[in-house]
Amino acid sequence: MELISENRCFGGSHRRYRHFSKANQCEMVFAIYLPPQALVGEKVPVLYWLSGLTCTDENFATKAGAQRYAAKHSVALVMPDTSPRGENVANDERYNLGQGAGFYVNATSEPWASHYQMYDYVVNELPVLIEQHFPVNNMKSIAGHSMGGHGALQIALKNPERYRSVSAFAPIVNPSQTPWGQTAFHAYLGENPKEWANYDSTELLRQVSHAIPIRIDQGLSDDFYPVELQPEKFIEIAEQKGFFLAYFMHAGYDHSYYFVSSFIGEHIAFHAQYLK
Ligand SMILES: N[C@@H](CCC(=O)N[C@@H](CSC=O)C(=O)NCC(=O)O)C(=O)O
Repeated sequence: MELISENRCFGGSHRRYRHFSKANQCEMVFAIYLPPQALVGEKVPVLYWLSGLTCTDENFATKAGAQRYAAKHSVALVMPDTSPRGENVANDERYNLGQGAGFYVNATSEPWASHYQMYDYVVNELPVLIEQHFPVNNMKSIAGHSMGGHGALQIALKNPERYRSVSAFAPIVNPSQTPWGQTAFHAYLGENPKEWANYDSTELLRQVSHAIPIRIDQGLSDDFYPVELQPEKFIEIAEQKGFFLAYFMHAGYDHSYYFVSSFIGEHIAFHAQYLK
C-alpha cells in the first residue's frame, strides 16, 4: 500500500492510499480519516462511505465536512473510489456507465466483468485491508449518496451481520426500474432478472426478514428525485414490514453536496449510536 497524501484535519488524519485490488484487478485509491483517538492507539469503529456517479474518493472528503463529526464521535471514515480505473479498464463516454460509475455490483458481462467487481471490493477486500493496517475495531456501518446510497442499502440488506446501521442521501433505491440503474444493470449484469433483483434495494427489502437500522434523507428540489430516485415504495415496504427506517424529506434541498454537507452531522450521529 502506498501513501499518496496525509493531511491533519480536526485533530485527526485524512490520508489517501493506492493499492492493487485483487477483486478489481487494477490499482485502486481510497481515503481514510482517522479521528484523534485513533492516533493515540484507540481502536475505533468505521463508517464506510460510498460516493455517487462521477465521484472519486475526493468529492466527499473535500465537500461534505464529515471529518468534523467523525472526530467528535470517534469514528473512522473509509472512502473508496466509485469504480476501477485505468487505460486497460473498460469505459464509456456516458457519465453513468464505466469509470466513475461502478454501481457497487460484481459485473458478469464483458467487457466489464474482468475489472468491475466493486461489490466484492467494498464488502470483502477493503475491510480486510483496513482492519489489517489501521487502528480500527470490527464494528462497521455504511452510508452513501445517490449511486452510493444504492450501494450502501443493497450491501447492508444482504449483509446485516456485517454492519450495524446504514444511511443514504438521495439513494437510487429501485435501480432495476429507473434509467440510470437500468443502463448500468444491462451493461454489467446482462438480462438475468435474478441478478438485477440481487442488487435492487427495493426488491431486497421485500425479501428480507430482518434489517439493520436505516436512515434516508431526500431533498425535494432534487432534479433527479421524480425519475431516478423515488424512495416512496421503499419507505412503504419498510413500514409494512416494521423495519426501523428514519426518513426525512427536505424542502428546497437539491442533489448536490450542499445537501449532503447540511445533514452529514446527523448521519454520523445516527451511526455513532450503533457503533458502541
Ligand atoms: N449530470 C451530472 C451528474 C453527476 C452528478 O450529479 N453526480 C453526483 C452524484 S449523482 C448519483 O450518483 C455527484 O455526487 N457529483 C459529484 C459532486 O462533487 O457533486 C454531471 O456530471 O454533472
